[in-house]
Amino acid sequence: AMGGSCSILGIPSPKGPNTVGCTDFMMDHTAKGSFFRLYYPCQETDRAEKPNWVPCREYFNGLADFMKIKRSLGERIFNYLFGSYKIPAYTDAPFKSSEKCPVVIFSHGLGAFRTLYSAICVELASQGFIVASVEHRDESASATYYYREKTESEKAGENGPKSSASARDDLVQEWMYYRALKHRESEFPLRNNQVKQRANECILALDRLTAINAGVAVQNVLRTQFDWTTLENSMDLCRTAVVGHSFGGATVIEALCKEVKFKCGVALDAWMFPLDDDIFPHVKQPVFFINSEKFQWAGNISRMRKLDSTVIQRKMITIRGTVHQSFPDFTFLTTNWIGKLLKLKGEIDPVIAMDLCNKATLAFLQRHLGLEKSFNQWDPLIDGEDDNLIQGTNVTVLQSAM
Ligand SMILES: CCN(CC)CCN(C[C@]12C[C@](c3ccc(C(F)(F)F)cc3)(C1)C2)C(=O)Cn1c(SCc2ccc(F)cc2)nc(=O)c2c1C=CC2
Repeated sequence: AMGGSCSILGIPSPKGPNTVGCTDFMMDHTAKGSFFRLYYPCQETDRAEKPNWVPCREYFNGLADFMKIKRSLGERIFNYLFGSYKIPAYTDAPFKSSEKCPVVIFSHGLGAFRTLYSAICVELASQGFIVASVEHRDESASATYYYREKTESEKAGENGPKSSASARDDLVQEWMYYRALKHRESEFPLRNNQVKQRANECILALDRLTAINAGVAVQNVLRTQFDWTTLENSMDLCRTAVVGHSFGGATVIEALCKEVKFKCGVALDAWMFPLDDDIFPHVKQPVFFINSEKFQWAGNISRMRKLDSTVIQRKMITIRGTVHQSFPDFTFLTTNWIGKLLKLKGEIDPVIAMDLCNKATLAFLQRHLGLEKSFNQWDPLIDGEDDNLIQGTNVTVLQSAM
């Protein structure tokens, strides 16, 4: 639409043939457990609700912490700006797929959380994937929650903290907020430990899905109306990939290195800083780097180049006119001038940018998961063959930095 002033704000509806359901899973209840939002192909439904984009106000508090603004102010601003948006999927809708679904584990960026990349996750689910968007407990998320058992006195005392209605009544909800780097704290050790924990959490989520697929009785700590037994034998766990944005892109590389069940990875505007140099030779799977035009710099690109290989497919494209925030959902949720001011939008129409990113991702996943779909129609995008794409990078990487 011209000027975008008449474009309706909101997360774009998925383009694939499947209606998308979405539900939450946590097991076990501790901070060491697995917590993810599941997006999946579902039965046509008109009864189910669409979930709020931001599940509860503690996430706005965490976002305020991340943005270094006062919580009282941040919560009001974010609630005003984003409080009414819905995810284009149906809460707890019954799972339905005529064939086994390939699986994607998604890892969010620094200061984000499990629901902020729904344009990507919902699109993949509408194309037949089961997507688990993990919520990391490494203190890199704006906010996340888990539970602890009630103490005897809490059980006894009526005035103890009421356990939230969303979980077992012997549990009390605990919130973990974004941990900013302390003054004079060296960043690498923190980020390196976090990226290892993040990779383990992606692997744990895959393990949980493996158990669910095998029909092992799993206790979801969260009280949802979703019947997890309907997912028995629904997943093709030989066709599993890991996808992530920024810090989540580094998590993709770390997870591929640790878990060969991940057959390939797609790193969206990866931030390579947290990774050890010595892991690059140990990554044996294909990797696809999809970069924004504005975020990347020579040092970051040269670390991606360390993964270049003649025998294993490593691809890189850059989407013209995009910024770092062109990948999370924010890019759809502000008018042009706020979006450009806050660097949430680039020059390119966010819908076009996301469409290119999703199609290139689907083509790469078909190629390396051996899918029998028609995503290969978008193979040219993998090699940057589009007016809005650059093959490789726009960043000048000095030969010496290679
Ligand atoms: C000042 C804070 N300072 C913290 C270190 C830098 C903050 N920052 C730039 C920001 C995120 C920005 C943002 C968000 C959200 C609104 C809103 F208004 F729309 F809510 C506005 C403005 C502020 C653009 C980044 O960290 C960029 N970034 C990100 S942003 C991922 C994210 C986070 C929160 C979201 F809601 C959505 C997406 N993920 C990464 O993995 C990495 C980096 C950098 C290196 C590794």
